[in-house]
Amino acid sequence: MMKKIAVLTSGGDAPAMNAAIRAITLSCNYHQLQCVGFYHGYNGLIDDQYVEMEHFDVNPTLQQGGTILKSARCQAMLTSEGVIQACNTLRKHEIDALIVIGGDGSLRGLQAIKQHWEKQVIGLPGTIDNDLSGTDCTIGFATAVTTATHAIDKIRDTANAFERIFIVEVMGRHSGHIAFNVGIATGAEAIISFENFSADRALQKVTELLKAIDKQQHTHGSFLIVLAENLWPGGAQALKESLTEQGKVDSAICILGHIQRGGSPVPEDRNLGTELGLAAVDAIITGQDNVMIGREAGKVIATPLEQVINTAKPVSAHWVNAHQQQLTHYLK
Ligand SMILES: Nc1ncnc2c1ncn2[C@@H]1O[C@H](COP(=O)(O)OP(=O)(O)OP(=O)(O)O)[C@@H](O)[C@H]1O
Ligand SMILES: O=P(O)(O)OC[C@H]1O[C@](O)(CO)[C@@H](O)[C@@H]1O
Repeated sequence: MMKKIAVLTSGGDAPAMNAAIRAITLSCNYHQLQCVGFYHGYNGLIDDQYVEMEHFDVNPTLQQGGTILKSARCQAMLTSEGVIQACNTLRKHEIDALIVIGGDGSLRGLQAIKQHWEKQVIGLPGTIDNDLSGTDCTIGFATAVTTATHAIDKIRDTANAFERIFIVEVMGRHSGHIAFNVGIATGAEAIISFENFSADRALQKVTELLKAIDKQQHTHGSFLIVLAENLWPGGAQALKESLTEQGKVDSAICILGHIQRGGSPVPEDRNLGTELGLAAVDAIITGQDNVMIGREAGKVIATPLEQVINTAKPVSAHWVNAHQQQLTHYLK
């Protein structure tokens, strides 16, 4: 009998989730597998919100941000009743394999399903945060970095014109991949992220910043601080106030927020989403189970979900140093 594959997107939406959905749909069609989608992350499994993917014209979705299956966070999945309900829906529709595209939380959800459901589960890394091991880049990360870089380039123009100090807060939840990649790409004078900051050193950091700002203002005008979200005690506003109180230095704040999640995916993300979507269907056909499909050093690889979830992917020390060196050279 024809295999029936289900797909859903969960957690923060990420540009090119659609590319992965499209590849999965087209590959199922090619291999004569039935493909269905569940809406709104795990809520769709719990509430049985279901669609036959053949009803979608997936082709035009390649260049669209967001996700045609919608995404959400789902509290009910954190209870065993919720997980069992989700599994009952999979049984009701006689699903043979489930593909979940999302971040680490979503993959934890998939693992929870695996404990109560005997069929195949495959994860795909879909999050702007790039905080998943088992892949060099997650689907959506390159677009978020591009979007934030373009936004900060614009901030730089006005900052230069007014010789202003800007604090720009970027997303990343609890990881600094966006902060470092965007900060280095825009030549930010300071990057403050999880990898080079701890709350008990906040005062010291303010002193360092004031010294650097002082030097910088003798050369040319602007000074950009890229700040990772969820990091500075009291957030960007508290940092701004400390700079004023301790150095009489005025600064402007820009929180880039959700614009980093939207927009048309860059080609790199479209191609990653497509490659991993195709590989997910191949993995099902070849009998793989309980793995996440990612790409490392140009090769598609499968890593056990357990390992992905329990292995951190910090920003490399080399990359953190690159910023430090750039700064030291600049401020000499
Ligand atoms: N331990 C868990 N057990 C079962 N389900 C979980 C678990 N953790 C998370 N989930 C499910 O996955 C959903 C998404 O998780 P989360 O909000 O952490 O986002 P994510 O997938 O990590 O993506 P992103 O970080 O990009 O937003 C949760 O709302 C919940 O439904
Ligand atoms: O859109 P929400 O639910 O506020 O979530 C925001 C979080 O989601 C992400 O955009 C993706 O994980 C994080 O960078 C951010 O911390």
